Amino acid sequence: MPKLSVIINPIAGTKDKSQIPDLVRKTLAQHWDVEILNTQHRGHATELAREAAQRGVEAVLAVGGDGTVNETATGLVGTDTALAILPMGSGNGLARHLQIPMAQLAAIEHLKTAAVRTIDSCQMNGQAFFCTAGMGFDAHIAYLFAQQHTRGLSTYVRTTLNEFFSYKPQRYTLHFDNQTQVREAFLITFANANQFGNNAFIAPLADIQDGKMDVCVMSQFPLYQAAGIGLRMFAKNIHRSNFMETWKSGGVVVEREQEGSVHLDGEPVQMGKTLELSMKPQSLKVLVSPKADFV
Ligand SMILES: Nc1ncnc2c1ncn2[C@@H]1O[C@H](COP(=O)(O)OP(=O)(O)OP(=O)(O)O)[C@@H](O)[C@H]1O
Repeated sequence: MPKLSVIINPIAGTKDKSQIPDLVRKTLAQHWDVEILNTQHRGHATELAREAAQRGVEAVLAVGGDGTVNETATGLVGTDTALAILPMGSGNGLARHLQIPMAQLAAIEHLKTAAVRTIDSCQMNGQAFFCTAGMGFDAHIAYLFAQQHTRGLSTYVRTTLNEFFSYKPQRYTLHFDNQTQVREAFLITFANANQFGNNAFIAPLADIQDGKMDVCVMSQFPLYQAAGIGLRMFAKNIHRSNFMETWKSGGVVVEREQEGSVHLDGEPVQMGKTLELSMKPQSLKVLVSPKADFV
């Protein structure tokens, strides 16, 4: 029987996880030889996933949000061990892109019949991301969100609304594919997957298997346009907005005026003024439904 390492981040999301080990073992008893591992600290999921891959474990199930998925996948890039996801975060962007069920039991049950596919991964200054990374307003929010005592969607929405009014766009110089673009941007997103999470599609045309990232530059917009921009993201047509420009590229160098926050899969990280974005095409195996029709 193939082996499945389950890596649980006990602090991710807002839902109770105490029943998960029993539920996974019981549901998958006929299909997977299950071991349960709990993270003890930030970055631990990468160590646990890397060790599991070295032991030849067939798949690792990340239980948590996009941060846990990022850390787990970082340990699996370039190995034969596949990433599976039990989404327990507030956004679950990569899981949604990969059409993994959001309901707990359904996400576990689908591992009975899941198929292995291979997706791209990306890096910013050598640190891996799999869904989206970026700078500007969303990175600023990710930084502030990490300082909050409460998590979940309502905290995220409250933080976003509070900050919108005072945020000042920065000037960025982007070098890619023999061109240079200079923009005053509200945010810049580098999208491997098509969404931030919560079905907010920042890059509706992103293809996670094409060896390219979508470079999405959103300019500052007046307040009365905010609802329209939000609706466009949920309607998958933000790329047609006058406030958005999108390119596809295999690698970008960004120069910005100030060092500070960026985000990698929603996790805030502090970086310098120069940011190098690169791709590792077809570098991560994932377990998804055989019927999944993501691109
Ligand atoms: N045992 C632990 N104690 C404290 N922090 C941990 C532990 N294990 C992992 N972490 C950290 O928890 C952070 C949050 O994880 P994750 O992103 O999965 O959950 P979330 O923030 O609730 O979900 P979302 O990203 O969807 O909002 C990650 O940065 C990870 O490094």
